[in-house]
Amino acid sequence: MDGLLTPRESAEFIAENSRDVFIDGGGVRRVAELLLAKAAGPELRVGAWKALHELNPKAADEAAVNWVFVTDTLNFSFWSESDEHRCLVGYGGKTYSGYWSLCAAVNRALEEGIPITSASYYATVTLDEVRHILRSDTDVPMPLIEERHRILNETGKILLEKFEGSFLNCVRKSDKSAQKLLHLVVESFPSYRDVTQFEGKRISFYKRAQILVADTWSVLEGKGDGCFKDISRITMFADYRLPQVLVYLGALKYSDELLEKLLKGEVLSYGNRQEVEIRGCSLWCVELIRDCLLELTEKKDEKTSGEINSILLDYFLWDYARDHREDMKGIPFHRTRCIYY
Ligand SMILES: Nc1nc2c(c(CN[C@H]3C=C[C@H](O)[C@@H]3O)cn2[C@@H]2O[C@H](COP(=O)(O)O)[C@@H](O)[C@H]2O)c(=O)[nH]1
Repeated sequence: MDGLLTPRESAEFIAENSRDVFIDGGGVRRVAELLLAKAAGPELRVGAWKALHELNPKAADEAAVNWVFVTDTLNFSFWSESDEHRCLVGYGGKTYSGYWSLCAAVNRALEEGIPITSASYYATVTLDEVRHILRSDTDVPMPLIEERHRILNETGKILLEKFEGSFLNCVRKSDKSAQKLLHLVVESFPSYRDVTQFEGKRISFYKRAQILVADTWSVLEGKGDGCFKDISRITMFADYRLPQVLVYLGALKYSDELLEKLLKGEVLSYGNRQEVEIRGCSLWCVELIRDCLLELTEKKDEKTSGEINSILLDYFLWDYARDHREDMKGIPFHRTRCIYY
């Protein structure tokens, strides 16, 4: 097979050859118009990452960068068979599910004096200690606990060997280029290598590597070591929530056959053709929404709070999905159990 396509190239190629997932031009425009109304608001700006999410670090120091690194290293596969029966983590008087249950567990561990964000700790943390750190308040544990343990040990050892135990050193080797940091991460840390194949081509999504770069940009507030000159080349993050919200908003459509399969809760394996089409068309869909939104802001000379990029659109849509969980109940998300998203 020939060279590896970038996530954006992969997405365009998949969208052109997709059989069960389609982008709806009218839906793309409607989502762009929804976002246009928010263009000058508090959400579509880098500061929203801290302002809107109480579990995210407020600092912009080395400890905060290492919080982002360990959290994004474990940022995958929170979905459960039934929404009523899932892992929940209580922290600071609130109960968290899904991705936020991971953040709550990390913050809870730190408060218990467990140095979970230190590579020297998680490079040799035991499975029992990880089970304790990520423990659920229900009888449903966080999925893939054994994989999370293996990845913590593997990643911690590499961070110690190659970057003196701090992800900030990795950031500082990227010449303030988001693309260089992305490639340094996937070259250095195997669990971030979210690559597969489609129609004989090697394709990449790099979902966790891209969100790691984005969250590093966010925690550093786009300044200093986090002032990436090419941050706008990072695309949305191909997870299992964005496809669901894009279908809900009418920008993405599934064939009857695929929709029926998803409504039955059938599991799609990682790299399966339909799973790849869902992720690739979602990524391409957000790129088209961004292009349309930039056109609309120019036409209407709309004020924006700084450059709008695919990261900010992704964050907004992911938060939107969280806030509209009930309304979206009828739209299935695809079930793939893997360590990549
Ligand atoms: N595309 C995209 N996928 C994202 C995120 C995030 C967390 N980022 C937030 C945190 C700080 C920022 O302010 C962001 O708002 C998690 N995920 C993915 O979702 C899935 C979990 O979903 P649920 O089961 O509902 O919790 C899982 O695959 C996880 O990897 C995002 O932003 N974009």
